[in-house]
Amino acid sequence: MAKDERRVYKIKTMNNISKEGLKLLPANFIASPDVEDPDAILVRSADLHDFEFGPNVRFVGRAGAGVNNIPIDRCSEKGIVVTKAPGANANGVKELVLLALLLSSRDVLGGIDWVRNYKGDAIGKDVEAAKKRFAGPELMGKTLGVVGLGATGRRVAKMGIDMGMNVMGFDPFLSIGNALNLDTRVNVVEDPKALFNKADYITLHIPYTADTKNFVGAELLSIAKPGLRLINIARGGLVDVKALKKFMDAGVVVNYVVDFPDPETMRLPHTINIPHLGASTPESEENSAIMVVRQLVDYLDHGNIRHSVNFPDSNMGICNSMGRLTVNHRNIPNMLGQITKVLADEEINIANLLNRHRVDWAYTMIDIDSPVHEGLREKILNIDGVVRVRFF
Ligand SMILES: NC(=O)C1=CN([C@@H]2O[C@H](COP(=O)(O)OP(=O)(O)OC[C@H]3O[C@@H](n4cnc5c(N)ncnc54)[C@H](O)[C@@H]3O)[C@@H](O)[C@H]2O)C=CC1
Ligand SMILES: O=C(O)C(=O)COP(=O)(O)O
Repeated sequence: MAKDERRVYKIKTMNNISKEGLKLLPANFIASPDVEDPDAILVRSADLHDFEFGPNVRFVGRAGAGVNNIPIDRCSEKGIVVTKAPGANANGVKELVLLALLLSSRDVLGGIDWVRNYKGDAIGKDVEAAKKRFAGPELMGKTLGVVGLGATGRRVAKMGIDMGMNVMGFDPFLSIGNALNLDTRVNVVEDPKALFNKADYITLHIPYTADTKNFVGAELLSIAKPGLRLINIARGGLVDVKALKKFMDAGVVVNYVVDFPDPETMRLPHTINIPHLGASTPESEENSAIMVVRQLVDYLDHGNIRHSVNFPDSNMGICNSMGRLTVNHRNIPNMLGQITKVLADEEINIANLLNRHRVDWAYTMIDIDSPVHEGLREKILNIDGVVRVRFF
């Protein structure tokens, strides 16, 4: 049988992937930043847009939530499954949002700076005179607007409720799972303007895509409640910084806390730049790595897809037949007919079959009762729309 799986797999690790995840790799998986010609990639925030994927790469696992650093369309065209670790770092981000809300309210950073630079000899007395400069409002009783009620947003919303805040949320694509887990005290609105109009604090928890670029711009800021504090632990590009500066200068936005510093935000007044620390906790790093390593092993060993962002999630468990073949292909008519015809022509009996699609792409898993040979792979690969064939 022309099996091409269950050999030694080379896993290229980019960024710091937690050892707690890597130690779950079976012995035939070699993980290192330096492997040549990898079978799979584990990545966090490294930018893969200009990365050359070699012919053997079949899987990219993002040990985290945001996938804007990965060229998803290019991966799909090459039959590379891209997965992420939904919710694995959401608590870490939620806790940083709490800190951001507090830092945006109480000028603790300014106060600490003042102490650090103090040159006098009566600090105990002088703090009492200086501290009025660093005073700021409490969170309790204020209105918090949460944009995006996914894994992080819904946790942040609950935290706001627990802090005694009135919480409004906006998410037109809210999943059933997240809706069921959303605190019923969150006032979900259908228009972000309703939220900008009322909120004292707004925090963003949406993915950065072509559709969400500059989500916070002049249109929403022009109806914002004066005194707004804006928190962005999601992605820098969600906020139009030029528009933000205008509304800061006009006194509408009091301050901005962002986890993605760039040259523009570094020059912005009233801005706290955090060096992308949202998921930088041991717990988040471990959860993300463990989740994505499990996906990687299941995909390379069995062809099962979990938490993918380009191909459909598909799970046939462990193969109990003579063999399994998997086909990554376009979601176009008659693919299944053509694939099964190739098998029928070779008198190969199908024991079990799964065919799923997700937007433009589809995945077919077939357990078979007879051996396969290399010629069969070529025949299936020759079907228009097929981008990868694997034998197990
Ligand atoms: N600073 C950091 O270290 C981290 C940042 N992030 C960022 O936060 C984002 C969200 O993370 P999760 O909550 O884990 O993802 P998630 O996928 O669980 O939630 C995203 C939510 O945003 C909603 N959404 C999408 N487009 C929207 C729009 N235009 N308006 C309102 N809602 C919209 C979706 O329906 C979904 O419920 C990630 O994509 C990533 O960019 C996530 C983790 C760590
Ligand atoms: O999960 C995300 O989207 C993050 O931004 C976290 O990124 P990191 O894994 O800390 O490089």
